[in-house]
Amino acid sequence: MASRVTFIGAGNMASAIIGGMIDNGHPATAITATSPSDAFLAPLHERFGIRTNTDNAAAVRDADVVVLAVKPQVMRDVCEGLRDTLQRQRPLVISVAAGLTAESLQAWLGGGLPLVRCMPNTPSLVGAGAAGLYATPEVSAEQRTLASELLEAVGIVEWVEEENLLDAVTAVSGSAPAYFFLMFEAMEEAGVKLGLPAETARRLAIQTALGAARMAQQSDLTPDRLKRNVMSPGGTTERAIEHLEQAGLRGILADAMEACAARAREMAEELGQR
Ligand SMILES: NC(=O)C1=CN([C@@H]2O[C@H](COP(=O)(O)OP(=O)(O)OC[C@H]3O[C@@H](n4cnc5c(N)ncnc54)[C@H](OP(=O)(O)O)[C@@H]3O)[C@@H](O)[C@H]2O)C=CC1
Ligand SMILES: O=C(O)[C@@H]1CCC=N1
Repeated sequence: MASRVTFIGAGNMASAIIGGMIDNGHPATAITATSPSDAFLAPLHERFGIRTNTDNAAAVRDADVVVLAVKPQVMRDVCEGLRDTLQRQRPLVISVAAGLTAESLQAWLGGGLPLVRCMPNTPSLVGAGAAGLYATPEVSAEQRTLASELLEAVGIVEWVEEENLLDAVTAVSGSAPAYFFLMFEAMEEAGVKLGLPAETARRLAIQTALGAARMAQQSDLTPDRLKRNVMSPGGTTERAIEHLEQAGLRGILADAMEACAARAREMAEELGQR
């Protein structure tokens, strides 16, 4: 029988994982999502056929897995509201919140629960997610497998054995879809400046990113080698790459990713156990 999975919070990230799970064959009736507003849940029920509930504690009562998918700022209240039911029920708890440490989450949940911290990303919606996972010592081998299976339904999974590495995962994949969307915007704008219709520039840029990602995934060659294969000596690509390197693209990315990971650490301090 499929695991019964309850999502606390039904926003961008929960919808992305739910959509991917359903596409992958997880029965909609084994998935529940909660939110404070019925008006918000009704379209989700219509779109996916899942069960919905505005009462968090009631929604976790029969769950094998509870996914905490609310904003970090409301996580403490949400956890404290679930504490008694989860302590009785003891399902596998998966938090997708950026920053919040297992120590804080356990403190708010009453301690000792099997807890996986997960940093997923929104491409989960199209089955192309990338998630980093970390398990607390309370998590059994079966529960690790369960967490892997759940997230593998919507993309790839990488386990990290040190919790603080999830901040690096946030920089490399959790937040990273936004970096690529920014690239698409910028490439479309530049394409328009070069005379293309916006729609044409957008379609070409997005398809090129998809093609490059597929090639990099399927090829034995390194990204550097694949890059060099596009760069004919004295040709057009060489000129573009020289420009990107001289303008400091690598440094800009490194700085942005460091800022991202630092913000995750800062959020853990700001919102953590008090
Ligand atoms: N978006 C992303 O790309 C990623 C997000 N994350 C993490 O996922 C989590 C959710 O982010 P995201 O989905 O973007 O945020 P959203 O704001 O889209 O979703 C949060 C949802 O939680 C609901 N909510 C608020 N309070 C409660 C409550 N007390 N009980 C139940 N539900 C509640 C909100 O409802 P309402 O709007 O009515 O308040 C909303 O539907 C965050 O912790 C974030 O760090 C992780 C990786 C990637
Ligand atoms: O921006 C955020 O805080 C969340 C976490 C990773 C992606 N979105």
